[in-house]
Amino acid sequence: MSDDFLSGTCEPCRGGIPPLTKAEADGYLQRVSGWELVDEGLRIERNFTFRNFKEAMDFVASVGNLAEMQGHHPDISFGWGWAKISWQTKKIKGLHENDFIMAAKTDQLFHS
Ligand SMILES: C[C@H](O)[C@H](O)[C@H]1CNC2=NC(N)=NC(=O)C2=N1
Repeated sequence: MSDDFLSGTCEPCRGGIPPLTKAEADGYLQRVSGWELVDEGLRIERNFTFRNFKEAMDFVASVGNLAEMQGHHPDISFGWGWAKISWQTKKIKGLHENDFIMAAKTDQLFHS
């Protein structure tokens, strides 16, 4: 379940630690449904669909506001009826628990 990620806070990651291994990331992935590992396990992505352009744009804005509040920022692409959110911790060029916390919080925004 993503509940434990949801209650987590996104602690600043200033680098100097190794990213999650592929095996660790696979384990964390079980706790956020709909997300997939891409870039050889260096990032996670999820595609979201909407009824129109504005709903996609509003979702992107809400994820952007969350990112500013948490100090952790996704790569985002979107268009009419869709948005793709991609999380990675750039400081360590890979995945950190923070990315999974943000994935869980992204899902919560989608469902709200
Ligand atoms: C100290 C502060 O947490 C860092 O500068 C943050 C800001 N937002 C960030 N966002 C992402 N996606 N990766 C980072 O490594 C990152 N670093």
